[in-house]
Amino acid sequence: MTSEASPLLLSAVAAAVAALAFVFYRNSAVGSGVRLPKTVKRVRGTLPIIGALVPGLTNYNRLLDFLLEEGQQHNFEPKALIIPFTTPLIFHFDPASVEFILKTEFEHCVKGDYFVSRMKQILGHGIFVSDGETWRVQRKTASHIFSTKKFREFFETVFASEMQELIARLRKSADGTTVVDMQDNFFRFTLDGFGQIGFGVELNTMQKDNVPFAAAFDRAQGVMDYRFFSPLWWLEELIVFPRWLQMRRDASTIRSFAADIVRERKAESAAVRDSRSDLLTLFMNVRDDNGISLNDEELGDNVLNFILAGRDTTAQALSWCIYYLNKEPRTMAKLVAEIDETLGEKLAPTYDQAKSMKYANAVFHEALRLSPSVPKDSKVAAKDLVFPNGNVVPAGTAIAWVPYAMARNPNIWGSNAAEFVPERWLDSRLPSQFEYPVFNAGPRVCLGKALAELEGVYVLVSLLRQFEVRVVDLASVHYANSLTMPMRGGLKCTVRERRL
Ligand code: HEM
Repeated sequence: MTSEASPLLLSAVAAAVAALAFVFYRNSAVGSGVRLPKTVKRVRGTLPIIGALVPGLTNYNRLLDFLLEEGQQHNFEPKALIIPFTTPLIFHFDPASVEFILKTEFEHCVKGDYFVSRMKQILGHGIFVSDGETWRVQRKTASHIFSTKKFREFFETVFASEMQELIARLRKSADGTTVVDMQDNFFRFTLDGFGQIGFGVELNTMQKDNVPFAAAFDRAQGVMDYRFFSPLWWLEELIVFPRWLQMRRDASTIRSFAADIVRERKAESAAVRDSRSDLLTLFMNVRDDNGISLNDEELGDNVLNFILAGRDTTAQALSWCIYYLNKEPRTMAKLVAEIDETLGEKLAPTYDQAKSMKYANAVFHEALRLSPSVPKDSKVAAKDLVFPNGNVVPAGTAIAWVPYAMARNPNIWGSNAAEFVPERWLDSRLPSQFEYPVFNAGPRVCLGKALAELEGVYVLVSLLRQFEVRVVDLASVHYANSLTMPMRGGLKCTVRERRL
């Protein structure tokens, strides 16, 4: 070979490799593992080799609206998001696909290593990350705490005393001009409340300025969410070293918080321990077939999974309720009228009143519909699946559904789908679990749904009975990307005591 020929030959080889790569990855992205059939529509801007890297990453901060727009483009048909070196995701927006994933093919749509690898640093092998027998045992164990008798007890003790704390905290700033972060206040309420319900501990975050656990938990959830979209996330985290370091520090803060709860419980005398009947006690009493109980780390996993379930979702739902009620003053006036009429002279509802207040319950569900606490969710196909719309989805593909976009799908909710209309919940026909998968659906439907409804309505009603809550700048409210749906930068409000 002459030295003059080399550049030509190299160019020819490079061109041939590029052409082959183009042909091979025409409908896919390099390193995405599974090859999806051409019939599954791709998000706009998908290219050979790099797939949807550009639209995926440039829209990451507005991911939910990006997915909504993709859904709207073809009457809410599924769309694939294929990013190099990560599991391809197909997003679904219709009830039939949701039913197929969460019920019909429940055994073949799993969390698998897809979830474990991205979340075990924080959530270990707890209920949100497990499948099969491990999941079944955890669900059965925890289910004992979600009974009507227990709820009445929580309502009269935990919620009532936590509400007093919240009111006392708000009174300090109730001049109508001081700005308070209502999302932060709701987070404190649900964390303290769940600390007592779940683990019998008084966390008292309502009385503290900073809550390092909460800050670390919020950041860690953002990182775990990003891991589902980033190409080679583990490599990226090593390269972006400060992020990796921060996540390590946060993981340590979070895991120590859970370990302390477990350690303190184990240090109690047997008599005190036996008198308890909370979630931690239930998990401490579990034995496997060989009579072995959960170790401290596994107990810590459970603590953290249940804090994620019990704290974030309900606090975010309450924050979005306040946002939408401010956006639609007509609905605020209607709710306050129902509250005043039902409560009479009293300041808080009874258990039966909270359950029977139709408009308050409708407001809670309507806010959750438009801003679902889990706005997108996914599983992995454990085998090749044929979806109701005929799409063949190969094993290993991540299959997602998007409650945020489904709420805006007029095929489900009619022409006013995108508007905040609590009245739609007063109709006799309520949506199915699959049309409104805000609490998940099928065998893994949310265990805490009834508790969350009760807590949400109780807080909303008790709060608006005593305070006028005004959002300072509605236009600046936006969701942050996370596993759940927090507001970026919180919910800045002013509060003023009502004259009763
Ligand atoms: C507005 C409030 C709430 C919403 C919107 C909500 C929504 C959800 C969703 C979407 C899931 C499925 C998550 C997944 O596996 O990917 C779920 C699961 C779960 N939720 Fe809730 N949740 C709420 C409140 C609560 C509360 C207060 C608890 C009480 C601790 C709770 C306990 C659970 C548990 C234990 C699971 C796991 C169920 C399983 O995998 O079998 N949730 N929830």
